[in-house]
Amino acid sequence: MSRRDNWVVGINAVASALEHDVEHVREVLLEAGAKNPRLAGIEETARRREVPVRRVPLQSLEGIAGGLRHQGAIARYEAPRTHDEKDLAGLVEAAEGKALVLVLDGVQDPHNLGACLRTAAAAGVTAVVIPKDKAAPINATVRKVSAGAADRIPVVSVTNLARCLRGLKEQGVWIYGLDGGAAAGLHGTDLRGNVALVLGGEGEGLRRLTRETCDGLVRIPMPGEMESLNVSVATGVALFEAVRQREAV
Ligand SMILES: C[S@@+](CC[C@H](N)C(=O)[O-])C[C@H]1O[C@@H](n2cnc3c(N)ncnc32)[C@H](O)[C@@H]1O
Repeated sequence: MSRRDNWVVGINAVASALEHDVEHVREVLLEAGAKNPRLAGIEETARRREVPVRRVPLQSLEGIAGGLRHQGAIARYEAPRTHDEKDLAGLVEAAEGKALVLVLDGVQDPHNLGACLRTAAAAGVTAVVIPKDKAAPINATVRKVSAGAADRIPVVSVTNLARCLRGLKEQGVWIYGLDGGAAAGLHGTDLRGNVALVLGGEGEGLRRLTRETCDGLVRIPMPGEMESLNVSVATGVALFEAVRQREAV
C-alpha cells in the first residue's frame, strides 16, 4: 500500500467513490457469499469502470474497517493531493470576488469534521481551511461521514491559521468568526462577495489569536436555553445564510 492509500468504508461511500472519483479507487473489496443486490451493483459498476474487484471473507473486511460499519463493501483509495496555503490564493482568485471559504479552527471529532465537509460541499464552498496540528485528520471515518465530500472539495491544511487568515484579508476576503457571545447577528451581516466564515472547535471554540484576526464576530441567535450549537450545525446555518444572501442578489 502506498503512503497515501486510504480506505473508503460502506456501501454508499464506495458507490459514491466509484461514481464521482473513480480514478482514485485502486481496488474494491466485497464480502464473499453476501447476497445483497447493492453489493452486486457495486461489483458490476467496478468491473464496468475497470476497477479491480475481489470477494473477500467477512473477517478481512472487519479487520480493515476497524469498527466502522462496512456493510460488506470497502474500497482501497488513493487520496487526492491535499492543498496547501499556496493553492488557497489561486482558489480565491479563481472565484472572481465570490469566494466562500469555510475555516474550521480545530474541529477534533471526525464525525463533526465529516459533517462540516458534507455541508460545505453542498453549499458550494471555494475551499475549507483546517489547521494541520489542531484538527482531526481526513481519515476513513471523515470520508464516510462526509459522503465523499472530503475528496470533492479543496481541503487546505495550514500550519499557521492566523497567518493564513491575514493572507486571505490581503486578498480582499472578509473574515467573520462565528461566536455565540458576539454582539452582531449573522443574519444582519453582509455575506456576499469574498467571505471566510470561521468556526471553532468542540471544546475551546475560536482560539484567541484566530478571534483577534477576524474582521468581525457574529452570533447565530438562539432563543432557547442551550449554550451553543454543535459545530457542524452552526456551519450549516452560517454557510446557508451566505448562500441565501448570494442567491437573493
Ligand atoms: C460547540 S461550539 C464551541 C463552544 C465553546 N465552548 C465556545 O465557547 O465557543 C463550536 C463552534 O460552533 C460555533 N457556534 C456554536 N453556536 C454558535 C452560535 N450560537 N453562534 C455562533 N457560532 C456558534 C462557534 O464557532 C463555536 O466555536
